[in-house]
Amino acid sequence: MQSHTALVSTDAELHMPEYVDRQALKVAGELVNFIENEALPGTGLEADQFWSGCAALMTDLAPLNRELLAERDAMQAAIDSWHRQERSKPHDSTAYRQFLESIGYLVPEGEPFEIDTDNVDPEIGLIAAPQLVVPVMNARFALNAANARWGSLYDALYGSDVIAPKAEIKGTGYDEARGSAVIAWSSEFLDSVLPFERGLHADVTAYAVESGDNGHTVSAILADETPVRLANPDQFRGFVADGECFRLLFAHNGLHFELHVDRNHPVGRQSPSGLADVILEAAVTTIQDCEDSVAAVDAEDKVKVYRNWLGLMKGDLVDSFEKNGQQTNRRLAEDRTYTGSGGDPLVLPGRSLMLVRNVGHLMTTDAVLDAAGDETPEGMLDGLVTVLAAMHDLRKIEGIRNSRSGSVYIVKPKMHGPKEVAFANTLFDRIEDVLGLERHTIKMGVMDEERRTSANLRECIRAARHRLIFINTGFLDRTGDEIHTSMQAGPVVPKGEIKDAAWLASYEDNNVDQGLASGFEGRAQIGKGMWAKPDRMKEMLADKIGQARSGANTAWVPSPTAAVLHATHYHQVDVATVRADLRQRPPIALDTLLTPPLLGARNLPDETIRRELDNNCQSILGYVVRWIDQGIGCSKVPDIDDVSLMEDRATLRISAQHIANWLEHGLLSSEEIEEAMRRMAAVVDKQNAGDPSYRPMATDPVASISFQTALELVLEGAHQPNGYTEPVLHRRRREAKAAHKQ
Ligand SMILES: CC(=O)SCCNC(=O)CCNC(=O)[C@H](O)C(C)(C)COP(=O)(O)OP(=O)(O)OC[C@H]1O[C@@H](n2cnc3c(N)ncnc32)[C@H](O)[C@@H]1OP(=O)(O)O
Ligand SMILES: O=CC(=O)O
Ligand SMILES: [Mg+2]
Repeated sequence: MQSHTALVSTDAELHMPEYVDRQALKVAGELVNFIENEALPGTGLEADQFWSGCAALMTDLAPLNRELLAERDAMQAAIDSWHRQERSKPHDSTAYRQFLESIGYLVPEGEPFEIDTDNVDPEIGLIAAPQLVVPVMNARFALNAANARWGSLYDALYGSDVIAPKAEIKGTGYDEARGSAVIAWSSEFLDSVLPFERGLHADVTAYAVESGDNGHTVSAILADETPVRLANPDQFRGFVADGECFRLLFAHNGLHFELHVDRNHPVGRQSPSGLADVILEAAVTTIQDCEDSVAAVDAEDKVKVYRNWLGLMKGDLVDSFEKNGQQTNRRLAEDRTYTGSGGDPLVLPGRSLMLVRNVGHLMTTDAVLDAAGDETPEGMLDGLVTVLAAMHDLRKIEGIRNSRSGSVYIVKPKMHGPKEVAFANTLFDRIEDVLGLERHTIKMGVMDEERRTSANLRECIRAARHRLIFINTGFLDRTGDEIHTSMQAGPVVPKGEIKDAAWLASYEDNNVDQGLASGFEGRAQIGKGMWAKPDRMKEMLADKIGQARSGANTAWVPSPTAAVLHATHYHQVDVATVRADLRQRPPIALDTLLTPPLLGARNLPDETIRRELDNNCQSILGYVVRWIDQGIGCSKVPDIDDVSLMEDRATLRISAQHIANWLEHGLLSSEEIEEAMRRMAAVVDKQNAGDPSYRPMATDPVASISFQTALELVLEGAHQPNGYTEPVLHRRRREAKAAHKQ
């Protein structure tokens, strides 16, 4: 068997940036250029002021960052040895809890409190709606996401599998039968969110705006030629008239939507009422992601990430590309203006409110070296630069603005427990000081995605209570951490069963309960996780409504289409009403949250083990090969049943940890793993055969950096810090960049 470490480059072979001295720091030239020529001008800050603040920040806080990481390792080592000792005995939840308390993994809960975050935009505090996530490194997608605040319900239904599989679309033009089904679906939806006093939207032959002394009202004519009014006339908020075409604006459950009436439009022409489209307010918030959906491993990459975010914050980001044979320039959408129903002009935001996800506390970057020549914490640099970029937005009073409440929204991922949240809070204080911003301008969204955070969620919330704007169950990372934390406790159940295990339900419920108990109403989001099957929209419509019913006022979607469809759930469910009932339920049992999803005495058939291995290998290779060779951080990868799944670094963590766990407990051998990887490499090569920039793995796996990365992630998985994939991915991507440049 070939060693999986066959390819290791030394740093000397890798690309090293040209450094420039700035205060006590050495900063990569491309970052200096970006900061001094693009980001700083217009903020009122001088370069010296910025770099000396940056240097002080690194000197004061980097050691604390390192201490926190050392604490993670020490706790994991203690947990590993506890499990090794206890493995042969039945699980004793009381003894386990006491042990976790004794090592400081579980901390005591303090007095009741509520968050007091101020200056929160209504998109976060008041509106229950989908949250779109997008890799900010991809300008085309990032702009699309920012503009996904409004989306066509007709397009989302027609272009997805909700009505019928996409393969069934007839011909290359407009499939009328499918179109009719879309219209029927939408009419029923309108009947539920915009009812008339009598009659149905399907029976409308004309919509009309009537103007009077007190403003405007809307009415409709039914097929029997009788006029009808809305059951609730207040739902009508405004309109735009342009000759024969007009757009009518309504609101329901805090969300707006428009009816587009246009008898000249190919769809409107076929409809008795002339209704050509229904436009929903959809991705009300968007996370522009610098973390798990991007592959940014050096100064060059970091600058790409920061530049796109800066463009979004300045409002001038443009991307030009060819689509369907046509050159397109994509830029941020303007706000939407209407004549309000009361007669005054009405302006609604044209774009999603943007948050930016920084990286966590783990990685360091060579974009900035400290006085000793050591790399600095990447999360600290992300904080400083992304907030600097957002200052352009804070200074605006008109035009394309993001936060109208004067806040910058940072999502902080992968934090373990209250001390790490407190550290992020201190970092944000210090960034505010460096940049001259008022205290708590920077808001914090905490990903509830590591076990130590879930188990101490109330204290994590307390640690950021003056700036907290969300807690979101990142169940994908959380699953990876669940496997890694209990790596030595025994083999875990097959991947598909982990989500049905007891810990997950109590984790999800606890997130809602703690948010409600901490006074999130009006100030912060209680968020739920990603829909990871981007092409399975019918299934999403049936399933994801559960997240709104669970009391969450937002949940993640992978695409603008998914945002539009998920928005219908917040019309169907009034989250505020749901929450009133939830407040009565008893708290979750911490012991359940802490129960790992182990196989126990159960034996799995060989076929189950083989299939599970093949499936994991296929997902890992399918994702890793694009990450390593092409720098793509989020991909759609088919699983073994040919279902396309969204894969990012969090799903990679799960698959890698899953195999590592079975290897650790003898369900698999390293030979079997390598053999499966080789077979699956051929499958993945075939899946990518149409991509001219693809580098096949199967012909020479030893020479394929991607293949070796996949193997390393798995074979060394049990020893990676908290099971994270970043250290291996970053090292190997840098190696591939250097190799492919030659
Ligand atoms: C555990 C976690 O951390 S989850 C968070 C990380 N995950 C994410 O951020 C998911 C982001 N989603 C994506 O990157 C993509 O949707 C993928 C990779 C899943 C699928 O991408 P593709 O295969 O290219 O999608 P597909 O071909 O179906 O659609 C592409 C179109 O949809 C748009 N699109 C797809 N996803 C997004 C998105 N998240 N935001 C904005 N636009 C998007 C693209 O702009 C493109 O439209 P365009 O041609 O007009 O520009
Ligand atoms: O970041 C999200 C997750 O599920 O992990
Ligand atoms: Mg995550």
